[in-house]
Amino acid sequence: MHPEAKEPDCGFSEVLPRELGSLFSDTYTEESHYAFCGTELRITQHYGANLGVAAPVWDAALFLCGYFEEQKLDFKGKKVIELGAGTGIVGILVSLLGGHVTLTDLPHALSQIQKNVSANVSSNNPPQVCALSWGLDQEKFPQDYDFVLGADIVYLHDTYPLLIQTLQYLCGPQTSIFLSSKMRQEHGTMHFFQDILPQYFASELVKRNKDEEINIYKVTRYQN
Ligand SMILES: C[S@@+](CC[C@H](N)C(=O)[O-])C[C@H]1O[C@@H](n2cnc3c(N)ncnc32)[C@H](O)[C@@H]1O
Repeated sequence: MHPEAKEPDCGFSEVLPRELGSLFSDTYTEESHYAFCGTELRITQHYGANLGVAAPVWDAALFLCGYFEEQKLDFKGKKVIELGAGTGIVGILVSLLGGHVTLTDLPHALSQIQKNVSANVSSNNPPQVCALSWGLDQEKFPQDYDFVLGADIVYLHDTYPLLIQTLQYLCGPQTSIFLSSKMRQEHGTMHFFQDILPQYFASELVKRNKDEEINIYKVTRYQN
C-alpha cells in the first residue's frame, strides 16, 4: 500500500475521494508487482484521480491473496464475484487461477480495475468489470456464485445494512464468502462481524494477522 494512502483519520467514507483528491497536487500512478500462487501481478494504483480508498492495494487484499495461496483453494471453473474490488488484485488472481470472475465496485473505480485486468489477463475468459453499489445494484447479478470475495470492505457503518442486503441476494446455499478485513475499532468492524453478520450468516474466523489486525472470515448461509 502506498504510504500516502494510509488510513485517513476522518470519515473514511465515499465523501472522502473528492477531498482526498484535492490534497494531491498531481494525479499520478504507481505500478506495483506482487507474486502469489506462482503468478506475477502488475497492479497500477491511480492516486489523485478522485478514486479515494479505491486507489491503493490494501493490506487486507494482500492477506487474502496469501490465504488463497496457502490454502491452495481450487477456483478452476468456479463462479466468483468480488465486491469493492478497488484495484482488482484479488479477483484478477482468482481469474488467473481459473475462476470465472466478475469484479465490481462503485462506478468511479471501474476504469482502474479494467486497466489492471487488461494488464494481467490475456485469456479468452477475462473477468467482467461491473458497477455494483451495495444495496442498490445486486439484482442485476445472478444468484449462483460459488464464491463472493471482499477485501477491506467493512469500514463504513452506514453501508453495513446495504452490504448485508447484497450478500443475502448473491449467496445461495452453495456459496462461500471470504471477507478479509482490517479490524477498525473506530469504524465498528468488529461490531459488524460479531453482532450484525451472525444475524444473517454463519461465519468462522479462518485466519488472523494479529500484528496488522486483519481477519479473514469464511461466511456461509445458515443451513436449515
Ligand atoms: C478500502 S477499499 C478496498 C479496496 C480493495 N478491495 C482492496 O482491499 O485493496 C474499499 C472499497 O470498497 C468500495 N466501496 C465503498 N462503498 C461501496 C458501496 N457502497 N458499494 C460498492 N463498493 C463500495 C470502494 O470504492 C473501495 O474500492
